[in-house]
Amino acid sequence: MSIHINAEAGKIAPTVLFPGDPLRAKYFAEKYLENPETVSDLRGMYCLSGEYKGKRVSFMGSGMGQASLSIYANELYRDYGVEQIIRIGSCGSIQEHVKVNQIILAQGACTNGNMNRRRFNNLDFAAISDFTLLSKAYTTARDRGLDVHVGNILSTDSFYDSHPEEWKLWASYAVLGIEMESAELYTLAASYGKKALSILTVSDSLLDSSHDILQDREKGMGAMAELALALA
Ligand SMILES: O=P(O)(O)O[C@H]1O[C@H](CO)[C@@H](O)[C@H]1O
Ligand SMILES: O=c1cc[nH]c(=O)[nH]1
Repeated sequence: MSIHINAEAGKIAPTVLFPGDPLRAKYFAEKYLENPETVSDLRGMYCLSGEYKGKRVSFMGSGMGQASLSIYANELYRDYGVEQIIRIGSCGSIQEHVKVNQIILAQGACTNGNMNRRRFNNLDFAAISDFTLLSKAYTTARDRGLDVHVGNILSTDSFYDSHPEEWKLWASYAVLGIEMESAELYTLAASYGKKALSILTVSDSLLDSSHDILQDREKGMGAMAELALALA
């Protein structure tokens, strides 16, 4: 057990699929895993472990924002010996060519948050994904005929931003979309010598306020989960 995870030692798989929403973790675990077992439920942040095509895999919620993800990712890498964390999240598009329900493989993650400024004494760190996971996700996605984009994203600290037009600055530097966790995940993976990748389904567009609808979200998120499972 760790401070925020009440799984017994050995109960969490080396690969963790990590959505923000703990109920999404539970839903996908029950949908895709054989013999899914709830191994942690502290604060309702479910972690379920089971088997997928003979490999042990866990699904766990990270909560929303870098501060929440950081607590769980630290404990997974450090206390549970997790080797790779694959975030399966949602994001908003900030590019015309990135459409709702398409998938972004986050090659790198910028941030407007303060955690890396503190960590690196105000210097800049380029938070990047693991190349082996990224390239395998890309080839698998292409083989499956999925609409996938690869590039930079922004991990913001504020869903309701006090600078509502600031996304245009990031967009002018080819950033594809906005979510709230990946920069911290990639930085922690680097610090522990482990692997991480964020796979994101586009749920909305900041350009035209388009949004996914429930049935399409189910399908889009399912394709993302199946892509992440292929990396396990
Ligand atoms: O769908 P998830 O994984 O929660 O990701 C996105 O959705 C939440 C905001 O609604 C933030 O956590 C953001 O990163
Ligand atoms: O953080 C997020 C997630 C989904 N959509 C957004 O616009 N922002």
